Amino acid sequence: MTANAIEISGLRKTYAASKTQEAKVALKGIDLNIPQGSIFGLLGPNGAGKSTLINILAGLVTKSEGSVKIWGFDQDENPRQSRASIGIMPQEPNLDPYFTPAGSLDVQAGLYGVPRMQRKTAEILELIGLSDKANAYARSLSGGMRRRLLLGKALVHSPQILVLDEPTAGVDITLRNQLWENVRRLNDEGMTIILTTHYLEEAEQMCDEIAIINHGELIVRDTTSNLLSKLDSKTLVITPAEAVSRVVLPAEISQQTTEDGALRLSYRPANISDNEVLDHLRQAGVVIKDIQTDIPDLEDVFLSLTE
Ligand SMILES: Nc1ncnc2c1ncn2[C@@H]1O[C@H](COP(=O)(O)OP(=O)(O)OP(=O)(O)O)[C@@H](O)[C@H]1O
Repeated sequence: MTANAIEISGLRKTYAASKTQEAKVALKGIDLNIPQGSIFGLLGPNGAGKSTLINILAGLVTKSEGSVKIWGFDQDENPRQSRASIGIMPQEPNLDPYFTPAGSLDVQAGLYGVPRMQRKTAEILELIGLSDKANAYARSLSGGMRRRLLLGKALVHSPQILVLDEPTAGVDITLRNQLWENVRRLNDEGMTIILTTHYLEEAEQMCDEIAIINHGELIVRDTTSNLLSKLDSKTLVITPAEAVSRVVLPAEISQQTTEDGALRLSYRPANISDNEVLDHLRQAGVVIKDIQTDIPDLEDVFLSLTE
């Protein structure tokens, strides 16, 4: 059995009421284990509770109930070791504009008590492609460079677990690819990666396993491939040889005509086979010129579970 990088049980968080806001239950009892060595996606609609969960892991938000173990260390019993095991790349750049990249990494390493001899400033600058900017002020860095520096800061204490909170929001395609290359490299070297993203295509490509949170509850947790196969729905896109309007088909096949005259036929493969669908179509007198299959992606799974 694989050991777990993170073990969360019965995790609840209620934000206290303020003058302007009622108390808010952000996490309603989450049980979640994240295996060592995985690239794990934490997904959910806006306000689902992802940031709250990540901030609890980071030690930035205090949980209300439950237990959190990071690399085997209970957050309450061994706060230092649990904090040392995890590095967080936050959503918002929190860089001091008066520090250079090398300086920022050094200060961060100091905060984590990494002895000077063991600091890997040059190695990290190389990894994040900022060696030539080592001594430039952070305020002179581009948005993309600042993001990379945030990744670097998360790595100074050589954590076993790296958490990336929306790492590619508003980031161009080149930088995104570079970031994913870095993440894959770190994962190949054994680092466990946890990420939140709004780009479901990205999660589908990157993550071995995925958990979806909605309204503070864990609604599903599975391997990406199992999640994709669970959605029992398929769509055939048929281009007819001659234009057709509505075709008479059994009720279990839903149909839609697209602007360019193609027929989109959706059905549950468990109820009816592809061949049967095509037979019905031929019986209705449709001559088929071209067929394409539209297989569900993570976005479909996500929408079916959260809407
Ligand atoms: N400091 C806070 N005080 C009060 N309520 C908060 C606080 N932080 C978050 N919340 C509320 O808790 C709920 C969960 O928020 P959270 O930021 O964890 O969601 P999220 O899944 O990260 O959303 P997003 O994808 O938009 O970042 C929301 O209803 C939010 O308004």
